[in-house]
Amino acid sequence: MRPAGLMIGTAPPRLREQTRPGADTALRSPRFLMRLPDPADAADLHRLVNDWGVVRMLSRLPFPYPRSLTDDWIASVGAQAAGRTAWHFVIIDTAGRPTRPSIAGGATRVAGETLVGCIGLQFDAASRHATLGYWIGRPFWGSGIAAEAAARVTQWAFAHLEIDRIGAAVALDNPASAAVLRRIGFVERGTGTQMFLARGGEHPVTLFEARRDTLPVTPRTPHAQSAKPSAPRDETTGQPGPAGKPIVLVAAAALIDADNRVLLARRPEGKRMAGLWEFPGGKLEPGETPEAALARELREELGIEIAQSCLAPIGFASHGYDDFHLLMPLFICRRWTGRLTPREGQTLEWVEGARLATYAMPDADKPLVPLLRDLL
Ligand SMILES: Nc1nc2c([nH]c(=O)n2[C@H]2C[C@H](O)[C@@H](COP(=O)(O)OP(=O)(O)OP(=O)(O)O)O2)c(=O)[nH]1
Repeated sequence: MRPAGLMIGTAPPRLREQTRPGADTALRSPRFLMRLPDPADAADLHRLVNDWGVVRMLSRLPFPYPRSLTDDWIASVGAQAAGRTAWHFVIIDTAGRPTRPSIAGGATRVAGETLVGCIGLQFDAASRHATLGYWIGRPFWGSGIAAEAAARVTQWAFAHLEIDRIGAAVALDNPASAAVLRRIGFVERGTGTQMFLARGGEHPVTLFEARRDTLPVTPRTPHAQSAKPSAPRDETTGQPGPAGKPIVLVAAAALIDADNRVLLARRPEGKRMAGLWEFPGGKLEPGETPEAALARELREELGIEIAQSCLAPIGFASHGYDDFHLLMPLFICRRWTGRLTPREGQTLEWVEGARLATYAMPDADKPLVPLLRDLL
């Protein structure tokens, strides 16, 4: 008989859906709130966008821009977000006010809040690609709004959408926008042409692209801010690694449930490699064994207790990242107590062995996937 409180490979159902982006997504940056537009935004939106200086840089908008198109556009964005094909946000300067919980999903603005522009992301799940676009109203040019908003949306997208790249196209005569993209970690990938409706034809554009490893890491969540230092710690081995890189020891667990599925955790926004799926675990503290480190990490990250005797080593990763060399034993574990709880803002998902290869994982983990698939 199973002792009370002992859970063998069980987990709350539908873990992943808890953080799935949809029509209620709203994002906060230090100065701005980005949320789906509301009909009450229409007058401000129309006034700001119906400006030759703005429209001439946007590919699909006519000039003059009729008010009716603004209303149609606002009416359409909710369905696109719910269908996960695009998120279009208005950028609201909240004058330092904290986000009100009710604002997600379209609350109207309060006095002192100013609509300053728009930012949007088209998402193509099949090609694992997204496209970024934005505009800022003329009265607000030159105050760093686009960089702050675009950096936030880009970070969010890599952490929450199944994408490997985000592209952006900037008209050749729009150096300010190109500078914004370079500043936040986009790199130039060439040139092309694009239709600019308001200008009545094709015009040259510079093509930009961001990948996870081109972006700076900006801690976001309270968990990420209080997380252990991201610089690798020498004390894990006391030895310099290859090419002077420290060797970092990390212990990781393949937790297996009663249906023979393995638990993957999605690295949360604000961490390096955000959005990639990994095995729960973490760095060894000085003097710790891998088993003890794993027991501690699983308690801290997932709220579960494991007995070290229930850990069986099944393989290891040895991988050179740019700034450290990772050495990571992987232990299989089928028994734990307590209820799995994502305590660090991570998304959790139970994955069948045959589907593991469809999850984007850190480079170090890739050799472990066939190993685990064959074992399950
Ligand atoms: N737990 C875990 N970490 C992994 C895996 N694959 C992989 O490259 N890593 C890397 C990511 C981190 O750089 C490091 C684990 O560090 P950590 O869990 O203690 O700390 P962290 O996420 O805050 O990472 P970091 O930002 O400090 O580098 O190992 C994996 O499957 N599981």
